[in-house]
Amino acid sequence: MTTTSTTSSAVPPVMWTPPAALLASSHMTRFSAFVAAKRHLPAVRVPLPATSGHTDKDRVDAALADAAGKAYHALYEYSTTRVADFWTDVLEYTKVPIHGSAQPAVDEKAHMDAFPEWFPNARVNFAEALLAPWHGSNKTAIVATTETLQLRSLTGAELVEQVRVMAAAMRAAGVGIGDRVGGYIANGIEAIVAMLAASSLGAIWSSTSPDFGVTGVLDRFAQIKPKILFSINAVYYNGKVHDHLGKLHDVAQGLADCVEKLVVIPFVKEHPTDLARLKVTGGHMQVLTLDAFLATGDKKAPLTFTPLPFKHPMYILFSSGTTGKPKCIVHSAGGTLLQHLKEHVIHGNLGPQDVFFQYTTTGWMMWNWLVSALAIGTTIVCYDGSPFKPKPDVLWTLADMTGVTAFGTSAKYIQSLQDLGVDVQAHNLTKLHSLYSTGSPLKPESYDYVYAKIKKNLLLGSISGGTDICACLGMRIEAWDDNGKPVANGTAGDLVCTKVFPCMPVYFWNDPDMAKYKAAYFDHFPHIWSHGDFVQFTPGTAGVVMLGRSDGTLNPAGVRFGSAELYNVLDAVPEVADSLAVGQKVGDDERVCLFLVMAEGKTLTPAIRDAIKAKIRAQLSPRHVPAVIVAVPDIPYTINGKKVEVAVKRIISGQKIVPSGTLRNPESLDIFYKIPELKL
Ligand SMILES: CC(=O)CC(=O)O
Repeated sequence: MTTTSTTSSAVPPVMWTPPAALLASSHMTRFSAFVAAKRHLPAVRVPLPATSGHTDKDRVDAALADAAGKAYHALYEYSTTRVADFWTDVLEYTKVPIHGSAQPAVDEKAHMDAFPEWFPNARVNFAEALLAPWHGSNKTAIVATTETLQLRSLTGAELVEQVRVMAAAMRAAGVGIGDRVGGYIANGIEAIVAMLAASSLGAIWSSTSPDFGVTGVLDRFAQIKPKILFSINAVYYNGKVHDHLGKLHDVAQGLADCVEKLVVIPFVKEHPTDLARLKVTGGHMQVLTLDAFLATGDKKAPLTFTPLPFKHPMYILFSSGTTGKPKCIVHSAGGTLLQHLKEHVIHGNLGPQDVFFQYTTTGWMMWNWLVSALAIGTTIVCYDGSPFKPKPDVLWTLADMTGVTAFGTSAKYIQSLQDLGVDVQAHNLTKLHSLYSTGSPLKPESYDYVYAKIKKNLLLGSISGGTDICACLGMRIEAWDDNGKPVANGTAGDLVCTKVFPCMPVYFWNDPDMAKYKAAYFDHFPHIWSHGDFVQFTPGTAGVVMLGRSDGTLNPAGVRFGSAELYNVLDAVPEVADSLAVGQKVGDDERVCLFLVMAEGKTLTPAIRDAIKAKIRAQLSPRHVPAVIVAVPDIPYTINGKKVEVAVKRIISGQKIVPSGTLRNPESLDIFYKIPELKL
């Protein structure tokens, strides 16, 4: 991805070119050769540099880079026009362990909203695929830690054994195909073991993170009714131990009609796991510690994997709707697996030699993404806690301790590192080859920061996709205008996907006629997946600039643009600590309102207001200049770190909203009801 402003049509600079040896050996090059040979398509073959004598530092020359780029685009064209063939190739190349036949792949001519079935003759078990590289292996499969930086690790063989014991206990508890197993759980080893055990039996896993409040958890889990709920006694966050049993009691009470076993993990050893605090009224819930639960299974039972249709549900994720109840998005085992392996192997070039760290909680789809790397024998690293405690560079210390080769995080984290002036180069990042950023668009200055202050020779991937697809967006994507026509590169439009893809959700929970599903993605353009993002393709590179959510798009006097453009300008204003831009309805038109959290010790003076307007006018256009600029004490965010634009937009347009449990700071919304400058 490249990042430029909507108003710029200049080809952005190349930030990184792979060393010749990497280009020669990469999975992308090997996959292109595989497709070229199998499909008789020489144009997709990425040319091989002469590698003998090359060191890792040697860059490919311009002619070779150009030829490689052309082959890559030919491969992209193939992958997004002949989707059935392409995904069959991915299945074969990444060696997804299926039972049965990979033919047919899919009816690629069917409308997307007819939901054609992928690989109807293949059977798969998600846990079987993730554990395949680890049977009898002494290599480290998982490293997990917290702010204490005490590492816990499991070898592959230990992981398989723990899943066996857990699956036996779940089987004894009556868990079977289609049952839901929930986790209100920290990002540690137990969450992965429970997910894999549930999956081995054909059950569906769904998790939320411990920082969710009671309402947020009940809004989710009361809809899907888990049979077993895994949770913890406490967490470490921001240098302190936080008791979890109080919230857990209220959650358990709210789920007393469905949860049969509440299993509590003593995640923080020095904190009491007092089960008496979890007594609920009504229902038949048994509350027990993890050890007691594990003891209920048949000790000798082998680990078996129930083969299931490719489309069998594996995960339920929740839309981060900021108003109303979250939608329960059901993702298939086969679709998720195939998509993740495409991303990890072909795009990410990960394999058994890699150590992959992703900063995430169990409540974000990046957790699901991280865990899938087990299927290719990659060691994964889990961290639960603040990314800045005990020290602002804690994640880089962890990267050193574990030899991380691919480091995933959020754009906001990178921005905060820069703001805090953390010296990442003091760390030994010799093995690090990739840095992924997501959650929100990565700002142009952050690209410069990463290459200047983290590492020069590094693939920096600003990746985008999300909960709706539990993956990233390497598909047939286009930017469309309101009339359903593709816009020219350099012009902003709605992000659509025009061809079926394997990780489309299989359905929404409690949505028997698919009405909610269709309303979420197919209401905007007939038969075409509308992703809800506002984007612009960059002329000359086919890179994509993410401009914000479509429903948060600004549209004054009929000119549409994304809030991210304003944020990029404001980030360079030292008096401003944070900002939020939304449109306010004024008759048939809309005016842009900009809310600022001022930096410490600064107030919003008329001079600062005028300077900001002048900067926006000069860097973007007069149309981008906000009609209203006011200071607010706080900007609302979701627990996953996304700015909450839509709820604010609704409030300032006169609606009363009920904040969902997804908000990290719901009280920050109150002020937006009573800002005098917004009265019309
Ligand atoms: C890959 C992503 O898009 C992650 C997210 O921001 O939800």
